[in-house]
Amino acid sequence: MFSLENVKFKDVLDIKELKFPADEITCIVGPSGGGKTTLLKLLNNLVSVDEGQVLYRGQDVEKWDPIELRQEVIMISQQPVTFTETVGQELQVGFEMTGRQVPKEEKLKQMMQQMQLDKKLSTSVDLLSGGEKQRLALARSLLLNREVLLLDEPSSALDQATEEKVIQQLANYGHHNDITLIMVTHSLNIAQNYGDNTFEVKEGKIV
Ligand SMILES: Nc1ncnc2c1ncn2[C@@H]1O[C@H](COP(=O)(O)OP(=O)(O)OP(=O)(O)O)[C@@H](O)[C@H]1O
Repeated sequence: MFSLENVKFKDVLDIKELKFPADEITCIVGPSGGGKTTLLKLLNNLVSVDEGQVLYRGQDVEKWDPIELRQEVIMISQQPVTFTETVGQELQVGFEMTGRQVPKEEKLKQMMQQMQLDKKLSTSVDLLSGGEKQRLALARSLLLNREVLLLDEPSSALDQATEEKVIQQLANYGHHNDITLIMVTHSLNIAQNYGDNTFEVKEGKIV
């Protein structure tokens, strides 16, 4: 799905060769400051390489139309932003922006349940905790059924039991819907249990 060739980015990343297979879960682990987030940003061209190439489906990400690229590849940051006032609006906003038909309320509620988010559609997003906002962002992205999700520590604000349930549901959903999931995680357990592939980024290199 993605491949990196001789990539250099400032003194942050130096990667000779790396491939992310389609429709699989790839976990990225490694110490703080090693370059994990920067690597995700390179994949959807939020930052550009100084040298080398990042290819998505065989074409340099810099040559993709940015809108088309982001229609296929979504990144969820560690502290996801919200765009609207209520949980329900938040789950619908991506459909409205792209002119797609909004799913029925039942589907929205089912996805919230899968992501362990026990809130009403009318709940104000300002009242959500950091962990609840993470789960809302996951639900919002999964509903949109994109090809690729880039997840930067999607469960960093969750307790261990909730984290396990959320990642399990996420992995099931990804596998059933042929979504390529690329996930930075602090948890070696999660990487071992759910990653089809795992690699470590340390001091800007794949080790
Ligand atoms: N645009 C940039 N220019 C220069 N340095 C940068 C840039 N972006 C990030 N860095 C630096 O690159 C290093 C790696 O940052 P990055 O956020 O990728 O690490 P990380 O592995 O995701 O860390 P954490 O686990 O703490 O989130 C940091 O030292 C950061 O300050």
